[in-house]
Amino acid sequence: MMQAPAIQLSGSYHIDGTCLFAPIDMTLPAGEWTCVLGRSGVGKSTILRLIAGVRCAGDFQGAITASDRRPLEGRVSVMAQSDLLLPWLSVLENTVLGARLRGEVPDLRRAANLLERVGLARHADKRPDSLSGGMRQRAALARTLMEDRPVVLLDEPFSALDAGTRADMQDLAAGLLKDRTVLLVTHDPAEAVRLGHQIIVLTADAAQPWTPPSLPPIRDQYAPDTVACQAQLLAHLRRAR
Ligand SMILES: Nc1ncnc2c1ncn2[C@@H]1O[C@H](COP(=O)(O)OP(=O)(O)OP(=O)(O)O)[C@@H](O)[C@H]1O
Repeated sequence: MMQAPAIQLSGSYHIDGTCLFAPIDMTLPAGEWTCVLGRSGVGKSTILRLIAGVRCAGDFQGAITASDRRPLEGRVSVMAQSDLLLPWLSVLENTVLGARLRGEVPDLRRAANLLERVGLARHADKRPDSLSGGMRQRAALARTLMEDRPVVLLDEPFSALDAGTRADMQDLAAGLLKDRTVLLVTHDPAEAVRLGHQIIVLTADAAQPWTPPSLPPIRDQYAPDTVACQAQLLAHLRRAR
């Protein structure tokens, strides 16, 4: 993998003449997980789309830069809540979809190795609709890893999973995405406190850092300072507009 850069975003965003967020500043530290929370509609997915370089409906005034001053194009991959697996392709074919779409010869051995790492080796030939939600998300994670980008943007990828599967997926993703610059959009304070090296609460006029517990992630969900941080963060989110 290429060295993961830090990413700096500063600017404001208007949609149909209305301000979605006033000038904000946020930095995603290199090789670390940043978890972003905030009210529904505040612009979390918009920020993710801006960093991904995807076209947005509104108008962004500002700059998004990488610490190595090189363009972000080709260095970012995205994983969303909906797994976006193509139903007519097998799990293996979905894993190598990016290469196929670019007209490259896919590295099937690497894909098989990644499916092994996400626990889907025995399911490589199955279609997505024969898998559970957790298995589908693991397939989507394998596809994300196949792209091997140093910057990974995760938009609520675990939110539709049952609690046990979600914790398993968090562990798996944290291990497999280690040393990448990760932005995780989540509604779940427990998830943010478990996984975030950095936590940011987004409101209409600020991207406010929220201090996580001092021990590094992945944190023990039931350690007293983790529990206290979750409770304080939830209370803060209920006040934040
Ligand atoms: N294509 C679009 N056309 C018009 N408005 C849009 C479009 N996409 C998003 N918006 C608006 O932009 C605002 C921010 O949306 P965004 O998806 O970034 O919020 P969010 O914080 O991720 O919300 P949620 O937590 O519900 O996913 C919302 O008010 C939404 O209605």
